[in-house]
Amino acid sequence: MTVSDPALAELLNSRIRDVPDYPKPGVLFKDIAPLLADAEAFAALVDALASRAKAHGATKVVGLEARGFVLAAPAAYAAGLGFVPIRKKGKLPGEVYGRSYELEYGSATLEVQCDAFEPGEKVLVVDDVLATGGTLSASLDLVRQAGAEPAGVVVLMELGFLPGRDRLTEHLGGAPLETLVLV
Ligand SMILES: O=P(O)(O)OC[C@H]1O[C@H](OP(=O)(O)OP(=O)(O)O)[C@H](O)[C@@H]1O
Ligand SMILES: Nc1ncnc2[nH]cnc12
Repeated sequence: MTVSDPALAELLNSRIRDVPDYPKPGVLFKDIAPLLADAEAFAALVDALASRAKAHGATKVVGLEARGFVLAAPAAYAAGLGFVPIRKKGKLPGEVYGRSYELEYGSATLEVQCDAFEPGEKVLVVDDVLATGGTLSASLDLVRQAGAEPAGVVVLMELGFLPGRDRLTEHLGGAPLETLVLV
C-alpha cells in the first residue's frame, strides 16, 4: 500500500465527510466538499499532487470529470504543466476516443479528445476516489489510446473495502498508483 505521508493523510482525512446511503442505499459516500473548502488542506493536497507530477516527469496532468478536475487542474498549474480533461460522454467536441465502464453506483462512458496529447507524452492521472476502479481503468486505457503514457496515478482516497486496486492493476501497465488517504 502506498500511503506515504501519514501527517498529510491525517489532515486530508479529517476534512472528508461520510454520508451514508448516498446517492443510493448501501453506499457510504465520501464527501470532499469540506476538504475543498479548507484552505490549508486544499493547498496541501494540491501541492502534494503537483510534487508527484514533477517527480514522475509528467508533461501533462489528466483529470477525470468532475471531481478529478477540481484537483488535477490546480495541480497542473502548480507544477507548471498543461491539463487534459477526461469527460463523460458527449461533452467534448471533435474526434474523441470513448470507453464504457461500471462504477459503484451505476455505469458511464468516458471520452478524451483524440488530439489531447503529443505522441509519447507522459501523464499523471488524478482523481478523488478509487472505489471499484472502473473510472480509472477506463481512463488509463483512453490515455494510451490517445498516444500518451501514464507515468503515474494519484488518488486522494482509496476505498480499501472495495476491490478497485486489483481491478486497476492490469490497466496500470507498471505505472505507480499512489493513494494519499486509505479508508
Ligand atoms: O472507482 P470507481 O467505482 O469508478 O469510482 C470512482 C469515481 O466515482 C466518482 O465519480 P462519478 O462518476 O460519481 O462522477 P462525479 O465526479 O462527476 O461525481 C469519483 O469521483 C471517481 O471518479
Ligand atoms: N463511496 C464513494 N464516495 C465518493 N465517491 C465515490 N465514487 C465512487 N464511490 C464513491
